[in-house]
Order: sequence, then structure tokens, then C-alpha cells
Amino acid sequence: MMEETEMSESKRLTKAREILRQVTEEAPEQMGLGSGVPLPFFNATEVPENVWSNGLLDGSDAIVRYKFRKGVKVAEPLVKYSPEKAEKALLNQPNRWIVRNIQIAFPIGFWAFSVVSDFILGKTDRRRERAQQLQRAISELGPALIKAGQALASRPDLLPKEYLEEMQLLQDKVPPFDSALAFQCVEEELGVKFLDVFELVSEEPVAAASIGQVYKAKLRTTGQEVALKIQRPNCEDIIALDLYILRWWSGIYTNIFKVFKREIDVQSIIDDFGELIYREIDYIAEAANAQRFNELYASIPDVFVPKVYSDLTTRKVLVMEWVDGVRLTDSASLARYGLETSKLVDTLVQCSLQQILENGFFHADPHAGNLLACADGRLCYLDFGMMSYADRRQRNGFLLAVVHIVNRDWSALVNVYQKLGFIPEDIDVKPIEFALDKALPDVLNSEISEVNFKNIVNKLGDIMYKFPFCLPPFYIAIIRCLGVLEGLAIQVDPTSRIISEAYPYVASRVLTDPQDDLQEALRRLALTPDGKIRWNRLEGLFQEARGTPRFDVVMSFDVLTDYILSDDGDILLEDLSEQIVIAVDSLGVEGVSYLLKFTRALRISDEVAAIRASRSLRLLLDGNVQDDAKKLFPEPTPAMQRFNRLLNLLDLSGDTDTAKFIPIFRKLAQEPKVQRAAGEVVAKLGERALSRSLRFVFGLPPPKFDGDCNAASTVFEESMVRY
Ligand SMILES: Nc1ncnc2c1ncn2[C@@H]1O[C@H](COP(=O)(O)OP(=O)(O)OP(=O)(O)O)[C@@H](O)[C@H]1O
Repeated sequence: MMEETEMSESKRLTKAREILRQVTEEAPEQMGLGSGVPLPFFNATEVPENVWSNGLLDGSDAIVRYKFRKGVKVAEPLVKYSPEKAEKALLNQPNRWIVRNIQIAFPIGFWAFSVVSDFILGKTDRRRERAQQLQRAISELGPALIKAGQALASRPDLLPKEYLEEMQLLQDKVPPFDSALAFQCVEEELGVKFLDVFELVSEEPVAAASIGQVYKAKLRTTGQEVALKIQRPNCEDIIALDLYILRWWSGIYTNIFKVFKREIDVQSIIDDFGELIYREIDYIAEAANAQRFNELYASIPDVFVPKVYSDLTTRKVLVMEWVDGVRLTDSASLARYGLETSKLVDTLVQCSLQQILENGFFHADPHAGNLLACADGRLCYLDFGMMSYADRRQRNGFLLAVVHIVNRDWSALVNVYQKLGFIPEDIDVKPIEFALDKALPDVLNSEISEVNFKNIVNKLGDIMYKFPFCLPPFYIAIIRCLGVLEGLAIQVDPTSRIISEAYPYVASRVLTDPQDDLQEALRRLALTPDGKIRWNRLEGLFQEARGTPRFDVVMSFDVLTDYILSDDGDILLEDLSEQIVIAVDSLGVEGVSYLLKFTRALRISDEVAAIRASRSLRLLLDGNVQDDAKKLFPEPTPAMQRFNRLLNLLDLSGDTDTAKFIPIFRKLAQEPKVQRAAGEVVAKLGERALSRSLRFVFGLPPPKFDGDCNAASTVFEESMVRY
């Protein structure tokens, strides 16, 4: 018995070394793995305890550290999708090809025939019915077609709304396959007897999906619980055949789209999909992605990734740490753990935003089955088969698109889309701008919590479908990710909205990020075309941004200062000086008026009221005072409220260390054009004060200055006279 175990152990090590050799030597290029992986391939049982407890896969002897080669962003599969190779192989198996062709062609062909006949007969109201028919047909056709249908659900540029909605309903709930076949696969892949290494915790799989099924087991040697994901038998073969057949039919479908005046290259869509699904069926690539995800996001509090036992992982078998947790949609269990759903959703959304908008490496499929909430409140990500990457230009492009939609700046939005290659450069974009203006809601003026991502994507989708848009994979993945995320967030907490969660993040990025394209967005958002400040917008942005953890008011002040000091900032500086003159002047006038009223109020009430008054002054300025105090004291003037709001925005009264502003003020003060502007402000203020005083002394009506608000001087006169 002992001998047998040793034998299998040594066989296992040989097999494991073989896998390592494949990964590191044979195909580092394809794998996206570095050559810097010469780690000995030890048995997982020899892993020192601290490796598991420190939460990182980093550098352990037992764990292969999949290094991403420079420039590789998402791990590539060892075997890549190759239509040519599939064609060669399948031409030798005409029987399989013919049978499967008939299985697919019949229902899909029937759907296509129905669509064309609706079109010829002018039955334009049957789109929903046809979408449902296609959904039913696909759901019967097996994993590759179901995955293809799910992928189409996030292609608003290809399908109208009704189809997108129906494709989203496609579930890959498939019956489990025979466990004997699953264990046989493990033995073949690892070169060990299944029961020598694993002890099943439950005989039945805990989950069965289109590509694989998952068992809960224990490692015999250490007793550690693991999740064992095993691929369906012949998965790659079946997918290759279906892709080949779909590709074979693509010319016909391209022509059907032409009938509807849509130029769609179906073949390249199928090829894109082929690449994605080949990534999903390679568990080594999945393990590498899991590790990459862990490296990038392990620092986010409350988020983690199960550790992968890479010496027990092959292309068809993935072994990882078992995580005890519950789905976010399982409200009863969440309540049992005493977990706050809104906090979990917040962690999830903030983590996704960081993935998409900061690092660019993101989990494109954060559905309920791919996330577990643990008893300690942490959120565990699972299933790294569908990862995507957006580079800096693409991430900023997405961020800018959000800003321009909020700002209703259609020409800027279309410009971003053109730069990202979604729309050709040489077409007349006016009709697109007009359609956007008509279709999209006024995000700024509706309650932000009422604007949901799905609505906006649907409306944008109608336009993308109508005009010649072509969405690249990164954008499709972002749409998919945010759509799935919003669906899940709403299921868990019906009040949550992805846009209202995301917009503060977007606001804080444009206010603090010095990258040129984001600064351009800030200018378009906060300045009029002739360079003057839109105070309300700027105030709105600060307010949104202030709630986010990454927002740093000093940094945003610094970014604004740099802009003012640049050549482009001259008009802004001029406008700012004018605004300062008006604000300080009216604050002076209105301030005097307020103080007079305030003193009168104090004289007619008692001392207690006076003390309460001084305490309430701050609250009063914030508009946050009790009704009885409001009766007692005059309303703060608009200028005072504005000034107070500005202080609040800059958080000068809060936790911000005001000393941090000193270098910025110094930078401003040293700049000759700012010195000149400051001199002009002082001179103008003096001029105004002198003019007001002289006119008052000589009993003349108050002077009128540009920008005087609320007849400030009249208020001043009246109160002086009354007093
Ligand atoms: N490490 C783990 N700990 C606990 N449960 C797990 C673990 N990994 C997977 N599971 C369970 O197995 C299910 C399926 O896992 P996973 O999503 O990785 O499989 P999949 O075949 O890629 O499925 P799909 O592609 O449909 O998302 C999960 O929803 C979860 O319930």
C-alpha cells in the first residue's frame, strides 16, 4: 500500500513537472507567462502554513508564480482558438459535422426564416416574439451556443433591445455530468489515483456549469478543504465543432443582416467569441488570472481571491482553496451571518470601479455565482475565466463618455467615440448627436439615484444599433460587467444604483487626475465655452467627489491651480478675479446688513438666546438650524451662504490639514499674472467701497456695479436707515 502511494506520488510529481515545463518552457509566449518561473514544483502538502495565512500566492515554493510577460494583460490559453486548425480536423469527420449542422441549422434557420418573412410581410411588431424564439432555440443547443448567446446580450451595437433582453435570460444551467468521468479526467490530467490525493466531502458536485463542475473535497495529506473544478469531457472538441459550424454559416447571416441594411461582419464576431471561450476553457490561464487579480487587488479591504494549488492545476482541472461563504442573493444566510447587504454591494461596486477605471484588469462577469460573502464580511471573487483589460486611453475614454453624458455634451461624446474607433472618422456625426440629445435623459437634473445604467445603455444601444457603431471587446466587457453588476446590486439592495455609486468616483477622478484628457473633461464640465466658471457644476462635482475615499481636496485644488497658471487659464483667472470682487463686495455689504439685523435680534431677546445664537450661527449658515432659532434670527444672506458653501466644499472647516494648501498658495502668489490679478481685485474692491460710502454720506442712491446680486446695496441702505 505504502509502495503504491509512493508510486502515485512520484507519478504525480513527474506529471506536475511536465505541466510546469509546458507552462514555462514550451509556451511562455502563448501563455503570457514569464520565463522567470523556475520554482521547484512541490507537492501542495509541503506548503508551509504561513503561505496560506498571509493571503498572497507570492513566491512560495509550492505555488507557481505565473509572471505576466511585459505587455500581456490577460493570460492567454495554451491552446488558442484557430479556425484553420478546426477546419482541418473536422473535415476528416463528416458524420459529426453533418449531424451537428442539422441540429443547429434547423432551429436557427427557422428563426431566420421567420424574421425575413416578418420583414417581407411588413410585420414590424414581432421583434419581441422573434427574440424569444431565438432564445428558446439557443438554450437547447448546448454550451458553446449558450455562451455565444450570453455574449451577444452585451452587444447593443449588433442587436436591438428586445434581443439583448432575451439573450440576458439565457442561463447555462446544465445537468451535471457523470462523476466517474470527472474523476477519470483528474487522474489522467494529474497522473495520480483520485482517491490518493482527494477525499470527497460530498459525492455530488456542488455546482455544474456549461464548461465544468465543482466538487468540495479535502486534500488527503493535510485535510485542507479544496474546491475541485473539473472540465466536461470533450469540452474543447464540442466547442471547436460548434464554432466551426457557426463560422461556416456566417456568410449567410452577414447577408441576412444586409437585408436590414446592417453591415455586420459575423465571421469576425464569431472569431472574437472563439478567442474568449478558448480562454475560459483553459484553467491554467484562469489560475494565472486569479493570481494576477490577487496581486492587484489584495490591498482592497474586504476583497480576496481563493488561493490556487497550482501543482494540482492543469488545463482541465483547477484546485483552489475552499471558501465558506454565501451568495449575495441569499438574503436569509446573509442575515444569519449578520452581514449588511448595502456594505457588501458598496465593496463590490467600489472594487469593480477600481478594476475598470484604475488598473484596467477586470473581472468581466461579476454575477451572483461568482461572488461569495464570508462570515467575516469579506467578499470573495471566483471564476477568473472571463477577464478583460482596458488600457489607459480606453479607461479614460470610458470615464470621459460618462462625464459627457452627464454634461449632455454630445459633440464631445461623439469625439471620444471616434477617438476610440467606435464610429468612423469620416461620417456626418450631426444625426448621431441629435439622436443622443433626443434619447438620453438629463442626468444632472434628474435625481441621480433614479438614473440607472441599464436604461442609459438601452438608450445608447438603440443609437448604436441604428448608426454604424462597432464596439471593441474592451468596451463590450465593461458594458457587460457594469450591467451584470447593476443587476446583482439591485437584486441584493433594491435601492442601489450603479451610476449614483460610480458618479462620485468619476467626479473625484476628473477633479484630481492631472492627465490631459481628464483635465480637458473637467474644463468642458466646469467652464463655459468662453472660459468662465460654471459655479453650480463645479460645486456639484465637489459635492459628489467629497464622499469618495480617494478624493483629496488639496490635490484637486492643485490641479485647478495648475490650470489657472497655464496659458489656457488666463480667461479663468480674469473671471475668477471678477467673481472674487463681486463676492467679497457683496459679502461686505450683505455681511454688514446681516450683523445689524443680528444685533437687533439679540437686543430684543434674552441672554440664553444670545448664547444659542452664537452656537447656531454655524448651523444657520449651513441652513441646518432648528425652526425656533430661524424665527429668532435673520436668514443668512445669499452671499454668506455661498461663501460658507465654498468653505464646506474645500473642507476647510473639516479634517483637511490647511497647512497642505500653503505650497499651493505660495505657487499662486509667486506667479506674476496672479500678483497682477490680485492687485486689480484689491483696487476694484477699494473703488466699490469708496463709492458706496460717499454716496451714502451724501444721501445719494446706491451705485450699481456689474454683477451686483440681490440688490445688495439697497439691503445695506435700508438696514442702515432702519438701525
Ligand atoms: N473556491 C471555492 N470555494 C467554494 N465554492 C466554490 C469555489 N469555487 C467555485 N465554487 C462554487 O462553484 C460554483 C461554480 O464555480 P465557477 O463559477 O468557478 O464555475 P464555472 O464552471 O466557471 O461556472 P460559470 O462559467 O457558469 O460561472 C460557484 O458558483 C460556487 O458556488
